[in-house]
Amino acid sequence: MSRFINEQDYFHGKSECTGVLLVNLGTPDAPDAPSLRRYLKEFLSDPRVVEIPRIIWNVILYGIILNTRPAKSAAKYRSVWTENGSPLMHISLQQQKALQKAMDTRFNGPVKIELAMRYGNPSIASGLLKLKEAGARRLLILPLYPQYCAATNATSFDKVFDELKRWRWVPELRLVNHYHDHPGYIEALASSVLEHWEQHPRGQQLIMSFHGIPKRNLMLGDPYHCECYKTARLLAEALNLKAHEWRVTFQSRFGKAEWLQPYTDKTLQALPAEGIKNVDIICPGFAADCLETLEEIQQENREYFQHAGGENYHYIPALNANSKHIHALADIIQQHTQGWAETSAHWSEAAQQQSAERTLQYASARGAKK
Ligand SMILES: C=CC1=C(C)c2cc3[nH]c(cc4nc(cc5[nH]c(cc1n2)c(C)c5CCC(=O)O)C(CCC(=O)O)=C4C)c(C)c3C=C
Ligand SMILES: [Fe+2]
Ligand SMILES: [Fe+2]
Repeated sequence: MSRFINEQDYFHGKSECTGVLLVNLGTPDAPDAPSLRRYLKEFLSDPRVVEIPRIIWNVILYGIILNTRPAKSAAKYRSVWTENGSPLMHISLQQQKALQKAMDTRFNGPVKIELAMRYGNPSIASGLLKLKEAGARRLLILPLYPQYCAATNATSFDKVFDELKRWRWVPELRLVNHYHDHPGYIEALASSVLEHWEQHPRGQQLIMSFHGIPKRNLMLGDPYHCECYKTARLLAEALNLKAHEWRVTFQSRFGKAEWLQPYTDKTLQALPAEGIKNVDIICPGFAADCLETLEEIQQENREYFQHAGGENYHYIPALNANSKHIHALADIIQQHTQGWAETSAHWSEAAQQQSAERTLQYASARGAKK
């Protein structure tokens, strides 16, 4: 039996394309304890996610976590589940569709967009296989995490490499490492805050809450913390905020070790006593709304804040499939596929002009705000 998958006879003149694999974290198949157990087992067994010696971790994982957490997490998932299923999955599919449409109008050559999840379904293996079948000879991997973190981006790349070991004819491969300071991404965030302020009274502070990671990972050289702060600073600049009008916090702490501080929940519990009773909160590190934004930020932390005496608490949704976000992601794809036939030689004149115009707009918007 061949160690390679889906082998096809080679023939000259077969049509080729550029393939783009969007990768997000993954979500359980259903909001019930057995599905959560399966999902958490795969997720929390990843040594990129939990970096403690396996012999110790396996005792904790199999002895405690997988016996207690699935039921508790399932109840949280039920509170955000919709008729379309998991928000993360539904929104990711909308992003894939919108990006495919953007690619079809931008480029003359074929660019195929597929969606994969690092854990659960659709798997990275199935996404790559679809791209292989579509004739992708050039592959761009785009993890939908703006800030690089080994626990998210690197593990997505690991999985892609593992899978490509099973291809006889390995395609050209490029990876998007991060896009935490991409002008289109910052512009999309700023626009979504400004739109929110047009519709709701503005809070005293804009809280920018990012998913946490263990503090130890920062000390070991993970650039995530630094990239979160850069995104936050650029967003604050784009909104012309003064230092006392914004802050960064870190959410979703897991386990007993110290994680990146300040913690979102503790901060929101303390702010009312400091006279800050009206806040807007945004989660710039989440490309799509999910359990961590809809349950933890929109529901749980609102209660903490109001219980501590806070009055107005507004969650500003993730960028999801909004058109500025899709344009920014399309620009990122365009920039990372320079020199590849489908996106360069055949790059339509209109697309080139639009991209140049957007670059000028970002520059002049930033100039005007300084
Ligand atoms: C165990 C440690 C964890 C690390 C490190 C971690 C990093 C990390 N996670 C995201 C994004 C998401 N995490 C989500 C859920 C989630 N995260 C952890 C744990 C760690 N995350 C758990 C156990 C869970 C599952 C839910 C629970 O039981 O609490 C999600 C939501 C998925 C969904 O289905 O909606 C996202 C997205 C980032 C960006 C990150 C590091 C930067
Ligand atoms: Fe997480
Ligand atoms: Fe959480």
